[in-house]
Amino acid sequence: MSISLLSKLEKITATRDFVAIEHSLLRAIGSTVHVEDLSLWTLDANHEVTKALHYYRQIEVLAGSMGRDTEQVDTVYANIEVPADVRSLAQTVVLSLKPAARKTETGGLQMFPLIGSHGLSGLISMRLSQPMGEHDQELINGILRVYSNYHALLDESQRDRLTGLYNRHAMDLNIDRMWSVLGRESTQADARRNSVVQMYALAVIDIDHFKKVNDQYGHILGDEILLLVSRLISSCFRKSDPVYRYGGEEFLVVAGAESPQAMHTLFERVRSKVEGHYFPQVESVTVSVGYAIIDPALSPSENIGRADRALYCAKEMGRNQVQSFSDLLQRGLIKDMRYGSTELF
Ligand SMILES: Nc1nc2c(ncn2[C@@H]2O[C@H](COP(=O)(O)OP(=O)(O)OP(=O)(O)O)[C@@H](O)[C@H]2O)c(=O)[nH]1
Repeated sequence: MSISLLSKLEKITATRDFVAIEHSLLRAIGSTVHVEDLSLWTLDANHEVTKALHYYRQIEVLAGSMGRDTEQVDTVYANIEVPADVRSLAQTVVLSLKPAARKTETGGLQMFPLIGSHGLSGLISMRLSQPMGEHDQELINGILRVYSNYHALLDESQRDRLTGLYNRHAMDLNIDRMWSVLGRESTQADARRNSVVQMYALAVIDIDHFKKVNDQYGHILGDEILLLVSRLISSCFRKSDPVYRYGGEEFLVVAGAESPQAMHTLFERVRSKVEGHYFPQVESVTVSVGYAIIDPALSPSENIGRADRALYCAKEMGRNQVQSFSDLLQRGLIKDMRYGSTELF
């Protein structure tokens, strides 16, 4: 294996951030084969494109010097345009889970499946002026295998063993990038679903009186209840709105909605879904939800603090309810600590 390939693989495995390893993957492939156009399409469980990364490479020729190689990766989260030939070849790759190629007017389109820890997670497409040789194909397959294995390891380290949800460590790693995306996306059309996501909220969801469940029925049943509640919560959100296990019996989610009313309805659905579920032995379990519409100008921890205060109020007001930070503020039940006031709850 050449030193340069080793160094590309080293870059892929040197990072702990999923988007950063996708960037390294594109850079590794882009500099291995001469491509005119290289993209990574992230797919959800329904094979809809949820994110696109486009790689560009240019040789800048500066007067009186050697050419300078520049690389760039652009990430697109909304209004993603997928060319018709890419869409059509994708159908073949999604079905066969094998690389496929097609001739185009300008040369060829080559596509590889990207296998993540839970099966197909995306596609790599590239336009070439001439068909790709076997050697290059093998090289790319090798890089993709290293990527898949590393992705699986990374995913495992960021998941909670009991519930399979992302853990707090994953949230700490992802939250800064999530913030920069929220700042950009908060008023953009969410073209994928033909809906307009106007706002995002951060919610903290906590099981009520969970200590009693453990004390009365034991930790093993407690664990089972935790698992069931985590599944019920996850089932209320889209795949793109991951739920994190934030603490022992506490979950955190960042979700988008069209209006404050739609947001409240979303969290109310979580509460009522748990309330309406029949749990073994315990029979009934409830959750309290505190949420705050995200203000990207505030830090992630300030926003989490707001949702936490709303949760605290939900618990104080009798549990099994949903409270929103802004609503509580309006009703004068809490005061905004940023202006030096004290909270009532
Ligand atoms: N079985 C089980 N219990 C857990 C786990 N993590 C945390 N817990 C328990 O969750 C309980 C949380 O108790 P508290 O923080 O007092 O809250 P609570 O009893 O749910 O009461 P409220 O939140 O005020 O409604 C503790 O008894 C923890 O031991 C876990 O992984 N498995």
